[in-house]
Amino acid sequence: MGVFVETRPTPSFGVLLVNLGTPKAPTAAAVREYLAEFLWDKRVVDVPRPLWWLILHGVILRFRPGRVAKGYASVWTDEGSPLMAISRQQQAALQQLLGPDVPVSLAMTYGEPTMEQAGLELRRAGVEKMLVLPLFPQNSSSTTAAVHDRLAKGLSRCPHLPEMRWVSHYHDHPLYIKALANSVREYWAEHGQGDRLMMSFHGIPQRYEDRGDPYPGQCRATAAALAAELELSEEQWICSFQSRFGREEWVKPYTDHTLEAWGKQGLQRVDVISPAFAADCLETLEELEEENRDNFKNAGGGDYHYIPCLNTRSDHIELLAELVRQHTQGW
Ligand SMILES: C=CC1=C(C)c2cc3[nH]c(cc4nc(cc5[nH]c(cc1n2)c(C)c5CCC(=O)O)C(CCC(=O)O)=C4C)c(C)c3C=C
Ligand SMILES: [Fe+2]
Ligand SMILES: [Fe+2]
Repeated sequence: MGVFVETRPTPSFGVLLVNLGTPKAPTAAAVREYLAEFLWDKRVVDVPRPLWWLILHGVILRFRPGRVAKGYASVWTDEGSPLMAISRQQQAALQQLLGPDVPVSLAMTYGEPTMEQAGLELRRAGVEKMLVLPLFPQNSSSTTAAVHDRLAKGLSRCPHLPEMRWVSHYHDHPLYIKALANSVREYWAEHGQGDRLMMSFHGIPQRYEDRGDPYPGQCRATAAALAAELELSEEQWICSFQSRFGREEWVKPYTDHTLEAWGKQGLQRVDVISPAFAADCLETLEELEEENRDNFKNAGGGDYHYIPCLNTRSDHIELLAELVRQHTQGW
């Protein structure tokens, strides 16, 4: 009589890393598919339906994908979209650090790998408890809460729901602030220090903050903590917001307007860092490295230096591992 013996020890828990998602290719068709899913999420755009369907499909998805695809093409790598390539590297590095007993999977809120695919991967590895770690240091309804909704939807057909815990934000975690400060100090050691440090965060509509989205407040707290860690005076740094979408007012000050004003004032050199992104992506490599550099220089500004995201820095992966340890105590 055959007896099934499980030889592999069942892991106690697994980690689900989640980032935003990105197009499959730098083409208008792939960008259209990506934006159609992303911008249809009510957590991202709350304009009432069916009006939003008409605007999205009648206007935005006709004209935006072609223009945005050019931006993606200018930053695309041999391993695909920078966001995807770096997220995969982060997953592998965290897996290496946590060891084989803690499986680490990667999901994207929009596109692939889906929550369902990543959940199945963890299930196949024997996971019964899952820590969800969205790679968004600051909590927003448009990112972190969207992960929550999408995960619930992705697991809606799962007959064996895992026990779950969440990292809701880490905007003020000492290791996050230290890693950011280390990256700035190392950059300065190699390239010298600029006159001002701009900490540019992805924005959200002002209306979202007014109704309670904690994101802008957490961005300001991150910026203040980083400035304190670097011992900068008030005149040496600013917290600003980039990547506006649509015509309504977004949280201020705006990154592009600020850089233009500084350019006009003849500022000699600015250093720019973007702490809301765990990985470099379109919004940093194209919008900050290219567009905003031009804004500053064309307005009369001097040198412009972009300091990369934390990406696969060892202190960043250590931070992620520490978040896992802190949130899985007792598991
Ligand atoms: C870091 C946190 C992010 C917040 C908060 C956020 C809010 C937010 N974004 C849009 C619209 C767009 N964002 C786009 C790209 C994009 N956004 C984030 C992160 C946050 N967004 C990332 C990491 C990326 C880059 C993705 C990549 O593939 O590299 C885009 C797509 C590009 C474009 O068409 O310009 C849009 C659109 C809104 C409306 C919003 C808050 C309500
Ligand atoms: Fe965005
Ligand atoms: Fe952008």
